[in-house]
Amino acid sequence: MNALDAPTLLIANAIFNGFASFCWVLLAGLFRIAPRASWLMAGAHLCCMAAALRCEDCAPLPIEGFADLAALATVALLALALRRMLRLRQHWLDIALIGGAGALAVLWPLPGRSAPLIATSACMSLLALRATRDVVSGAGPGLARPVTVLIALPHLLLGLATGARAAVLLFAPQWTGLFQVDGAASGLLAGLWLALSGAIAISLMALLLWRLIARIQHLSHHDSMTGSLNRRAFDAELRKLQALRRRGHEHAIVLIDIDHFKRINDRLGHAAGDAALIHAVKVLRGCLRDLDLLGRLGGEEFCALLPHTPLAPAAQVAERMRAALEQRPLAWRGSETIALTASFGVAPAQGDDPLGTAGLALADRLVYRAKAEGRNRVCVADAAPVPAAAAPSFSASSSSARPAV
Ligand SMILES: Nc1nc2c(ncn2[C@@H]2O[C@H](COP(=O)(O)OP(=O)(O)OP(=O)(O)O)[C@@H](O)[C@H]2O)c(=O)[nH]1
Repeated sequence: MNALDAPTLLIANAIFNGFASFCWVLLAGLFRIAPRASWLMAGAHLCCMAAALRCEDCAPLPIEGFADLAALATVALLALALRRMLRLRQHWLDIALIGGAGALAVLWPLPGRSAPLIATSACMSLLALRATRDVVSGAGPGLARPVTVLIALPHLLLGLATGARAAVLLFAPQWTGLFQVDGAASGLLAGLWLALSGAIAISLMALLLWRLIARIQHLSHHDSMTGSLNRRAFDAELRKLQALRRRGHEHAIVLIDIDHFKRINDRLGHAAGDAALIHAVKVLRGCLRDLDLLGRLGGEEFCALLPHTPLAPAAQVAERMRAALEQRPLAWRGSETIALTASFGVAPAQGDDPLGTAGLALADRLVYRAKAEGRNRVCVADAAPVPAAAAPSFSASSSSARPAV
């Protein structure tokens, strides 16, 4: 048996796809990683394995055109899995219609020996090209360009190869030796099929890996309940802004503490408290620019970092947040309304404060003052920077706080 003859390549393809299917089953069933997409991928590789076992030496064919049907199912399942992995909202209807049309051509054969083959090849080409378009248009800015190319390229090649196969069968049937020899696959087709299934398997694994890494990174930087930055990520961002300050970039710190939050927990339960925190973050986030950062410092205390923002505009942003929170109570379980207000402390970035702790301490004192003055208000520091050493006590601070705006 020649190592590069069609039956050998088809057996290699079947073994590879069987193994790939097993790996996706493990991911879906055991590790619950992207389960729906993984099940679809397991199915796609299984169909690919069935298509590869078409060679008469390997297994008897259950129905005429079984291999083409299995190959078509492979590409349709791949396209569906890809949409799931890319989290595209597009429906599966177009894939079902194209796949169904191809399957019909096999099960209810068109006249002519090669007509079903042409139809299934054309449908596979269409599905693979749509998958390529899905990758290019649906990847979005979140997907790194090399990853996009890595995923799109094998699908594009599959679309072109199956399209070329349909065209050759249609316009130059005398060339069918390129794809078929005496009704069995040629070495070229078998080799191409093996290379493409390998490339597609690698590209989808790469996509899954990339998504996992992105998810882990997100989880390590964000508070899992509210989606705002967690304390560690917030501190890192604050340090970065403090470093930029030395190069002349101003930023402001707005510390936010929800008022009487304990009462919500006590009156309506912890779940209501959690919902109130999620709602508050949504409202606060809506008042900020894309480049502003919102972090959860702990419990019901949040902090907004406003890059390139002097104190006066920062005070206006804080007032906007305060008013938005007051005006948008949370509807809770139909009958209840949870009114939310917060106290705000607005401080400029401090000099000689690489960690940003002096700025935070000043904002914290301003929040205490807002609480002491009756809550649901904004207290703003004096524009004059406060020396870090002067920070600890509110009364000793050189920054006078005042209700703002
Ligand atoms: N539901 C819920 N409650 C939390 C969470 N984190 C902290 N809390 C509660 O938040 C409450 C904070 O209470 P306090 O520090 O007394 O503050 P407060 O009731 O908002 O009062 P003031 O800040 O003085 O207006 C505590 O009861 C905490 O248990 C959380 O993630 N979910």
